[in-house]
Amino acid sequence: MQQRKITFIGAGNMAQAIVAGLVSSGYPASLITVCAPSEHHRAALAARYGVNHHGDNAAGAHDADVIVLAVKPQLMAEVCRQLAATVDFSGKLVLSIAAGVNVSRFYALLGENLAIVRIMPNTPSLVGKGLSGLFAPSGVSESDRAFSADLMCAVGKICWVEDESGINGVIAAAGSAPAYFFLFMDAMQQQAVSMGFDEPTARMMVLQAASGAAALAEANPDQPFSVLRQNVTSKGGTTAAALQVFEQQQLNHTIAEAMQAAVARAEEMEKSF
Ligand SMILES: NC(=O)C1=CN([C@@H]2O[C@H](COP(=O)(O)OP(=O)(O)OC[C@H]3O[C@@H](n4cnc5c(N)ncnc54)[C@H](OP(=O)(O)O)[C@@H]3O)[C@@H](O)[C@H]2O)C=CC1
Ligand SMILES: O=C(O)[C@@H]1CCC=N1
Repeated sequence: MQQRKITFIGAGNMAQAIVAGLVSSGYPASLITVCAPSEHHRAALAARYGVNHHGDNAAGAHDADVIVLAVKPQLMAEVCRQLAATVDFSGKLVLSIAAGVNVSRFYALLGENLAIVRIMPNTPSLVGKGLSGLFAPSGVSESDRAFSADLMCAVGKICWVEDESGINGVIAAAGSAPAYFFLFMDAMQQQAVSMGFDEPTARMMVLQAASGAAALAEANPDQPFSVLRQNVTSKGGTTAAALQVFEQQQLNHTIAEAMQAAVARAEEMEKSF
């Protein structure tokens, strides 16, 4: 991939996940800078991955080719205004990973000619298993699109969305989704402990079942999830008894409502931030 100087504004969970994935995929750490107010956070990240760090966003972004905006959505406007006061964005590519801040907002904050790509990643990027959705408005160059795609391919898989609203669908299906699985796994672990297992054994069982199920699905790309589920379900057996409870409790309906709530919240944030 092209090697450009990248500055992350924000050094939290998601920035760390991308930095870690990038560095372990061989991207030169010397080309990466992270900026955040807390010296403790950014210095820890710098020490761990060998990247540069800065407490002053504008100084850190000044000579970057690519600026990754990785602060919380509610801080984005203030951070952008401060950057715009001193940093010349012409010739720079801006990547925003924030939920609920749309491209038109960035044009208003940083200028209409901005080269910007919105990216919706998720935290498994930390271990190279991320999923990122990307949206580029018309006018973004092929070279900038390719760089954005290569960057996120270094930490997982990607998909492009044609319309910006597709980013909110990516949030519901992938960005927020690791939390849904952790919720499920946590509940299963708690129940296994209630059934008499110690916590490490309960965690191992649940984790191995989850990662094993994911690996099985990956190894059988032509088999729908529903068929893989049927393969576990003996007629009149234990799995059928468990699945019947999920069905009675309308788990599918709950999942649909939860994903719709994630989209609705993203849309609400677009109006607020
Ligand atoms: N977490 C996730 O799973 C995902 C998050 N996102 C998006 O990523 C973005 C960041 O989320 P996440 O990493 O979870 O958040 P965190 O709270 O973990 O990190 C936020 C970072 O922003 C830094 N920060 C705060 N104020 C400033 C400032 N004025 N200038 C520079 N940096 C600042 C914080 O600094 P300090 O370290 O000093 O506190 C911290 O490092 C959000 O917009 C979110 O929507 C997108 C997809 C998935
Ligand atoms: O919860 C959030 O708003 C962010 C976006 C997707 C995952 N975390």
